[in-house]
Amino acid sequence: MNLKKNDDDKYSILLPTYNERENLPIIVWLIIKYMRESNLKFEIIIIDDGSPDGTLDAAKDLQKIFGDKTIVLRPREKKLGLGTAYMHGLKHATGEFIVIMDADLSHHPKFIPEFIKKQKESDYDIVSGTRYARGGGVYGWDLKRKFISRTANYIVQVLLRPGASDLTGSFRLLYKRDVLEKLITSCTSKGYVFQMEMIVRARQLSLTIAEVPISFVDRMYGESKLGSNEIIQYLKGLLYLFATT
Ligand SMILES: Nc1nc2c(ncn2[C@@H]2O[C@H](COP(=O)(O)OP(=O)(O)O[C@H]3O[C@H](CO)[C@@H](O)[C@H](O)[C@@H]3O)[C@@H](O)[C@H]2O)c(=O)[nH]1
Ligand SMILES: [Mg+2]
Repeated sequence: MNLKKNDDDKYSILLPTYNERENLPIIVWLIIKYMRESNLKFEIIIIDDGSPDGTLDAAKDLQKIFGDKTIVLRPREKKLGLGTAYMHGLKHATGEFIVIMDADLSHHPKFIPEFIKKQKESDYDIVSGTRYARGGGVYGWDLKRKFISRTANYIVQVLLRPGASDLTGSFRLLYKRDVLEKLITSCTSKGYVFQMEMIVRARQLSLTIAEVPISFVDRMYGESKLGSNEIIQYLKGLLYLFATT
């Protein structure tokens, strides 16, 4: 996909990592391939939270190969949660647009140029990847995980009507920078529920949201960090969201 007409904009791609040593070089390589093929200006900001598996060393090697303009490292000393990792990355982002994605290859970088094309169609504030619209899908999750994701999504759809079909994370969002800054100040979640809160708050702020169908493929290397503690935080976050909406 060639997007030459729009190549004045710069895209900051935020990659939060915790124990993603095997995945990081592959995802970074793929992002660079798809962004370069589409003639897009970009930087990749890696926010590693003191991963014990040496993810930061892998990130440093990538920075040596691709340079510190393309690979920006903003590590933190310990695991402080996915939501605050995005906020931390945003503080250092220099692009006009921000892309948020998982680093474990569940989100394929080939969709980024599609998001960008969609954004340009009608100058949308946000473009969200969706697994739950025609053309999207989830691959590799067991029934339990699919059920949890679908149910959480359904409950929020019915109660809050946020105007997007995929809320339970797995988002890949493209935000205008100023919009994201405004949005983030109205979000309080620290963990995984952060992504859902952002869409709900975006609706309250009357921001425009477009969707692009994506396929989510479960990771091959490493483990999900969505453990029982994160799920409890998620549920608490949901209750808070209902109470404050
Ligand atoms: N820096 C940092 N990164 C983190 C942390 N926790 C998770 N990550 C990173 O965040 C990304 C997503 O984490 P996963 O552990 O792979 O999440 P998942 O189980 O696949 O969950 C998926 O579905 C959730 C909701 O259903 C989504 O919220 C999530 O983004 C993801 O798409 C990965 O790149 C992971 O390394 C953290 O505390 N700190
Ligand atoms: Mg994952």
